[in-house]
Amino acid sequence: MASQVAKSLIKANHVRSTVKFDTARRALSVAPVLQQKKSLPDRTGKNVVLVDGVRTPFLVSFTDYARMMPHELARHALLGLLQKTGISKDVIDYIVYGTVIQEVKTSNIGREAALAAGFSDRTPAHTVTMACISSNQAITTGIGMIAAGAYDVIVAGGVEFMSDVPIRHSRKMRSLLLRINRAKTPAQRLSLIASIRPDFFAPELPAVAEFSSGETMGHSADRLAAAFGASRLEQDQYALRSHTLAHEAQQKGYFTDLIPVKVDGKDGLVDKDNGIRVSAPEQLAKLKPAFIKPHGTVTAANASFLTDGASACLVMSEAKAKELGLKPKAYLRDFTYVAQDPVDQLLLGPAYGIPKILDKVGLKVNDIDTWEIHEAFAGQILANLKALDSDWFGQKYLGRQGKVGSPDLEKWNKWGGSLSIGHPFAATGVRLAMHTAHRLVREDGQFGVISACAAGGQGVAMLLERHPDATTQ
Ligand SMILES: CC(=O)SCCNC(=O)CCNC(=O)[C@H](O)C(C)(C)COP(=O)(O)OP(=O)(O)OC[C@H]1O[C@@H](n2cnc3c(N)ncnc32)[C@H](O)[C@@H]1OP(=O)(O)O
Repeated sequence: MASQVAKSLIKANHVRSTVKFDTARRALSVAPVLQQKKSLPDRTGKNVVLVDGVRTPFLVSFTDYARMMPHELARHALLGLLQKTGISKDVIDYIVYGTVIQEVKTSNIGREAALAAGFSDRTPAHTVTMACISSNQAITTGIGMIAAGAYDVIVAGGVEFMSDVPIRHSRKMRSLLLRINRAKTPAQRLSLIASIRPDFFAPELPAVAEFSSGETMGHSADRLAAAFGASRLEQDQYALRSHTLAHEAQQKGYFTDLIPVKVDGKDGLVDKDNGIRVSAPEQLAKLKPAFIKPHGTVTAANASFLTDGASACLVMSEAKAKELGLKPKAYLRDFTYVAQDPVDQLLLGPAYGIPKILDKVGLKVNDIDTWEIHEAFAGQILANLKALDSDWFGQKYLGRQGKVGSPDLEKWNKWGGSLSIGHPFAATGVRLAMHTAHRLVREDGQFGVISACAAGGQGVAMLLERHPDATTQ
């Protein structure tokens, strides 16, 4: 099994040369003729389409966005979407927005961002949270609202801001402060203050960790990589592949979902992702384990890094898009969510979600033209690939006759992924959707699968079909 994945990885190293053959055609910005495989049926009665989507550049936390607030970043994404699509704010019926680590002052961040962006105060907005698949959840909530006939035009997106996360006082201190607040006399207040002890001052620092087990995501990824025999070398090679492909896509100007951001107090615009870093294999090999020390295999370079960023996309019925004169990028054909025991299988969402969505729509692994799979950790991606390629996993965990089959890595995260582009948790889902839509045009494909794992042992898989009007811009 391991050798098959290694072979696929070697094959993937040829992706760059394959990409070059298509450069001339792409330079002309000519959309290739859509291949005519049988289109998937509409399940909603509304032919829900992804009209377009945008994201702010994804930045390593504590860099250029560090002094902003998350709703400001989200505001940029919302305004960027309006500007890119040219639609009026008044056309938008509802906003669904994701966030994971909430800024306490803006808990319904969708609403705060919309108000800050100057949307009508009559446009309702709510905030969803489903860990790393929060903006997938925002999109699918929008699909549901449209399918139910409640609304026609939805904005979905997400924001994550790791440069400023809530740090709480200890429980003892919180309790004391609340009691001081309720004290009726100065004497009561003084007596409470006198009860403060040094340990009250120890803060509760946030961690990217599972609540039910206390385990960090990185620790889980290390365990998963070990369970599936994903070696340190394989993980480093996969991470390097991700950074190399992202760098090439960036150089070629493929990230047309990016909208520049003007940051107060900084000259110029922030207009590109800043975490893409193609390193020499020897440099990667030198890094120490980041989570399980000293024997773990997950390092800072083969893990996604803590990221600031926001995204937004426009979802509506195809009829409404026509009425507004818009050219959609893709049909949002179907989706599914999966969930497992978070202690045992925290990051295997794609291994469960991919077969489920394919079975649901009646397609096989080989029918898929583009894969956009969230890269939480290189070891997690390799474990998911190995699980998909394993008869044992297929039989024991999926109740199938044998394996699902291994996706062709030449069609897999061809513009890099979360390891290299970055992973602002709740914003990633829209990036996956837009990269799918744009890759389907550039690579002349029809069907794209998105899948991602998420904290809580959950996962998503979505099936997009290229729209005949789609362009890469
Ligand atoms: C379903 C889900 O998505 S779950 C969420 C998944 N994501 C996560 O959990 C986030 C995981 N990531 C993290 O927590 C952090 O990024 C960590 C702990 C892995 C690393 O954090 P830090 O130690 O602050 O990273 P930092 O950027 O300082 O890098 C550490 C070292 O590695 C080096 N490094 C990092 N990336 C690279 C790279 N691509 N190439 C070469 N060297 C690198 C840095 O230069 C630095 O070296 P130095 O110590 O000599 O300066």
